[in-house]
Amino acid sequence: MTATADSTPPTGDLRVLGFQPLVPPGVVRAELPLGPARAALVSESREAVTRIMTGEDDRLLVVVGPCSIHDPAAAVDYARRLAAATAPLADDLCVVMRAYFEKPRTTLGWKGLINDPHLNGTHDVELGLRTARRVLLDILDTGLPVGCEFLEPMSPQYIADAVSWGAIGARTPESQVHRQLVSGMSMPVGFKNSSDGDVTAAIDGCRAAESSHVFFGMDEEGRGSIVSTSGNPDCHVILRGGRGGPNYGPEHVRDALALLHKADRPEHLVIDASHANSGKDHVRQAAVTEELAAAIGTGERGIAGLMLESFLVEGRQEPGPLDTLDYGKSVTDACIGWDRTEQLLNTLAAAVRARRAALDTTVDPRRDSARV
Ligand SMILES: O=C[C@H](O)[C@H](O)COP(=O)(O)O
Ligand SMILES: C=C(OP(=O)(O)O)C(=O)O
Repeated sequence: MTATADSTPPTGDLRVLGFQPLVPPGVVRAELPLGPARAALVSESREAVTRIMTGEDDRLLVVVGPCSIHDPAAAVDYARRLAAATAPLADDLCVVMRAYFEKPRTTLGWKGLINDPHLNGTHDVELGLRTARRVLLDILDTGLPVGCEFLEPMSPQYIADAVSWGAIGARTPESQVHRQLVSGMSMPVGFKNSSDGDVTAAIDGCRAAESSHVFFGMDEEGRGSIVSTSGNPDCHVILRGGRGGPNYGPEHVRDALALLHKADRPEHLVIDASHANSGKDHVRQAAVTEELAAAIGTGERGIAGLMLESFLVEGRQEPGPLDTLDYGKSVTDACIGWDRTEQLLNTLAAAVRARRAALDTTVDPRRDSARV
């Protein structure tokens, strides 16, 4: 509680239990430098994602990996397998490993590795920030770019230079704080439709983030700052279903593309095969991925990217201290296991090849008029 110099009763911070100074972002970045080779990978992959989302590159963006990272060793083990399995598919797929360190919760639950790296309520946030950054560097060393959800407005200062693709989750596309944050982000960012299924919230998010903003933030020395941004032109929409059900079907894609057209935005979007598109059922998620592969294979150009939740072992388990957990299994949403993931990645690569063949022989006036 804030003390007052005179007899004024305290009225501020009545429910704040404590403040702990946070290590400045510049210190953590200097301890764990990105370095030129990783920086080149980050820059090239950001450009590749941007080209895919504007339709200049006809590959499919695939953001694939665990729902959340809780065990650095298992995450890097997964990354090595993913890098080896997808290197031969690079002409068809642009693979970004999903490495989520911050979890937005519907009500309560473990908030991710940055917030509580020991998964036991001790909230060693500085360890969490350093561990997350270390994991990002280790994944980049496998040759894979990385995608994260950005949730806390200050955390990107510690890790975002190592991130090639960002997401704003379904609970925050309407949040001014997150739209402002994205306006200063250096990578392409997807806004999810809101948890009630509203796609307009995501399109509005993209439009707001494209603009310049002035807002509260922190500089690299950890000082509270007024941040000015130039705006992020590389924003897109992610369909993840909503409370009314899934929104990955042909009619949903058509409607979302029409909204993008109306908003004068590129008619390309990402579809999350998990969350409300699969009812968080990993078996269903694989079936959704196959349905989407079929749509892509018949020539659907609007689907530019897919998100999959996948880990070494299928399913999920309740979070807890690392030594009590099964290795390589999600502690948040259920994930597709490794073998099935590998099959699905091959299916998606084949779908991209089939789309190229289909588009060579068919004319889609709607798409042709939309493309430059
Ligand atoms: O992706 C993970 C979850 O879907 C998200 O964090 C919400 O989870 P919850 O509904 O279990 O809180
Ligand atoms: C929380 C997530 O998804 P959504 O925002 O779609 O619920 C997620 O991808 O981890």
